[in-house]
Amino acid sequence: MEFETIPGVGEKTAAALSELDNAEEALRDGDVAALSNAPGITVGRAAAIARGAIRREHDDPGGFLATDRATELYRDALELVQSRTVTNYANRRLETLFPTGSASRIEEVRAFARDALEHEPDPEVLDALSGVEPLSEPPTVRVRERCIATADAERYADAKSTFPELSIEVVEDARGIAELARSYSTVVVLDETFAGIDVAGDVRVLPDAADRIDELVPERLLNFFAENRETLQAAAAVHDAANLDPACDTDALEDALSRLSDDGTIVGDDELTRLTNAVSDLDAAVSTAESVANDRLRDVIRERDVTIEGTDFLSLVEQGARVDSLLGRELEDEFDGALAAAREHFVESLGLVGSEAAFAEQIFPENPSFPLEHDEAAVGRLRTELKAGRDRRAAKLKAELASDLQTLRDPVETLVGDALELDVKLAVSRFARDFDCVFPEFTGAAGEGEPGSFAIEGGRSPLLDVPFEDVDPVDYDVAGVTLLSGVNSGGKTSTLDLVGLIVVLAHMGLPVPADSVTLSRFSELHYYAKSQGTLDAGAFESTLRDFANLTDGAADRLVLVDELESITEPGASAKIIAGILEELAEQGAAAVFVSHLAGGIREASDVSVAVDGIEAVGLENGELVVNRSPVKDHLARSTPELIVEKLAGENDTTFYSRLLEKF
Ligand SMILES: Nc1ncnc2c1ncn2[C@@H]1O[C@H](COP(=O)(O)OP(=O)(O)OP(=O)(O)O)[C@@H](O)[C@H]1O
Repeated sequence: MEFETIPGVGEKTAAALSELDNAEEALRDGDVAALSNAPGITVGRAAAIARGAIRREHDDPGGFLATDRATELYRDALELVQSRTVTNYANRRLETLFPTGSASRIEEVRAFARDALEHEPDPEVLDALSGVEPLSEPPTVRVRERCIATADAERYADAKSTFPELSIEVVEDARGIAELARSYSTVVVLDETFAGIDVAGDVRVLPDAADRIDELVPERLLNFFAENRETLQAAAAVHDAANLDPACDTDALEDALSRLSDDGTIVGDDELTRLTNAVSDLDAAVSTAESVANDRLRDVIRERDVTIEGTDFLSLVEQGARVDSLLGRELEDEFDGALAAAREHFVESLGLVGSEAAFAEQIFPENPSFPLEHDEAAVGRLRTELKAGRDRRAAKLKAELASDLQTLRDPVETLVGDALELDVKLAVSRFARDFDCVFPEFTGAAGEGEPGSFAIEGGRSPLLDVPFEDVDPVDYDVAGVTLLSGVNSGGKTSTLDLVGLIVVLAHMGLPVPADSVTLSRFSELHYYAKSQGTLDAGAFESTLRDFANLTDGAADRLVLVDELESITEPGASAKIIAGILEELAEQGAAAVFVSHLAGGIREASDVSVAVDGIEAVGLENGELVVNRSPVKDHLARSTPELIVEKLAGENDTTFYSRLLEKF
C-alpha cells in the first residue's frame, strides 16, 4: 500500500508504518493499538493516521470541524462515548470516529452503530472485558539446550533472524557437529550436505527448519500463550457471557492453558514433576539418607558392648584408630540394615524408578564405615540421567502442547479482536441507551436546491450543567439563516450547543440524544462561541476577516454564532451581524446567530431575517420560568422588559408604565 497517499502521512511515517506486519489490516480496521506499535508513532498520531486512511477511502477532504468550538464539541461528544468503554483499546479505537460530510462514511458508521445498539450492555460482559487487552508478543527467551548449525554464511544470517531464541553455530565438518552434540541436547543442521551424518547425540539434518519453527522452538508459541493467558481467558469469558460465537474452541484453549505455567513451561504432568523435583532434591536426599543410616548406627553403637580381642586392639592401635574393619565384623548386620535403610529412603524420597533406583547402590556402596559415606561421582551420574530424562520429557510435552496450540494461534487473534470490538460496540450502545438516542434522518446534502436545515424534537443535551434527567427537552428547527433571541439565561447558548452536538454526532454516524431529528448533510460546522468581551482593534479586524471568508461558498455549511455583538459596541455590532447574515442568506447557508440585538439587526438588514425566541413564560419567586424550546418567528422579550412589566403591574407610579412603552 502507498502509505504516503494517506492524508497527513509523510515519508517518515510511511516508513514507520511499513515496519508493521499488518499495517494495511490495521488501517482498514482502524486498529489504533496496532498502528501505534510502529516505531515513533504515538497513540494520538496513530488515530490521526487511521482517520486519514478513512478520509482517503471516502474521498473526504476533511475540515468538517471548522472552528475551535466545533472541535471542542466533537471532543465532548467523543468523550461521552469513550467514557463508556472498558478497555483502552476501545477508547482509542473510538478516536477513528469523526464527523464528516461524506455520505458513504456516515452510512458505514451508522451500520456499525445500528449493530452496536443490538448489544445489551450486560454487567457480566463488561466485567469480563476488563481483563481483555490486545495480544502482545513476549520478549525473546534464550533456549539453551538446542542449537542450529550450518556451514553456509547466508543460511547463518537467515537462521539468526528466524531463530533468535537459539544459538546459531558455524561448523565446517562432521567433527564440528559432533562437538556441538556434546554441548547441546539437540543440534539442527541446516545443510543438506550433512544428510546421513553419523555422530552421537540428537543431531537432525533439517534444511527446511525455517518451516518448522513451532516444532523446533515450541517455546515461542508456549510463551505467547503464557504471556497472554489472562487476556485469552477474559476474551473467552466475554464470549461466554455475551453469548457470542467464539472463533476457537474455548474449552480446548482452557485445557491447553491449564498445561502451561506463566513462564511457558509445562505443568500438570506427574512424570515431569517427579523428574524435576528429583533433580532439585537430589543433594538433600543424599544427605537425609546418610542421616537415616548414621542415626541408626549411632543408636546401635551406643547400646552395644563390644568385646575386643587383644590382637584386634593392637592392630587398631597400630592402624591409628580405624574402626571400619571392626564395624564390618562386629556390626555387620546392623551396618547392612542401616545401608538398606539409607538406600530405601533415598529411592523413595526421590521417587526413583528402574535404572534410576539402581543408582542407590552405587551412591551408597557396601563399604562399612561410620559415618556412612556416599560416592559423589555416582550422584553426578544420576544427576545427569535425571536431567536428561527431565529434558526429554519436557521437550516431548512442549512439542505436544505446541502442536495443540498451533491450531489455536490464528483463531485466538480473532477471539480477542472480537472481544475488543464488542467493547467498542457496547460503548456506543451504552451511550445511546443512557441518553435515549435515536438515529437521525438525513434529508440530503445541504445547499443542493434548498438551504441546509435541521429539525430537532425532544433534544436533550448530556453536556448541560444539570443532571440529564432534569434537562428539559428542546424542539427546534431551522432552515436557512435565523436569529435566535431570548431572555438572559433562557438557554440560548445551550440550544446552540445542543444543535452543534446533534449535528456533530449525526455526522459521525452515531445516534443522537433526541426523540427525532432530521437534518441536511453539511460539509462543515462553523461554531463561534461567545467572545469574552470587547475585542481590541486588531482582534476585531481579524474576526471580521474570518467572517468574510466564511461567507464565501457557504451553501453546504452550518454556521452557529453566539452573541457576536459582544466583540464591539452594540450599534456597530448590529450592522455587522446584519451584513454577515445577508451574505450567508444569499449564499444559501444554514445559520443560527444568537443575539440580544435581534430587533436592531433585523432593522439594519436589507433582507428579511427570521427571528426565533426563547420566551420567558413568567417570573416565579424572582426567577424566570422559561420555555426552552425557541418559538418560531418570534422576537423574545428581554429580561429587562419583563422586569419593567412586572414592576409596572405592581406599582402605581407612571415611571414604569412609561418605561415599558419604550420597549
Ligand atoms: N434545556 C434545558 N434544560 C434544563 N436546564 C437548562 C436547559 N437549557 C439551559 N438550562 C439551564 O440554564 C442555564 C443557562 O443557559 P444558557 O447559558 O444556555 O442561557 P443563555 O440564554 O445563553 O444565557 P445568556 O443570555 O446569559 O447568554 C444553563 O446553565 C442550564 O443550567
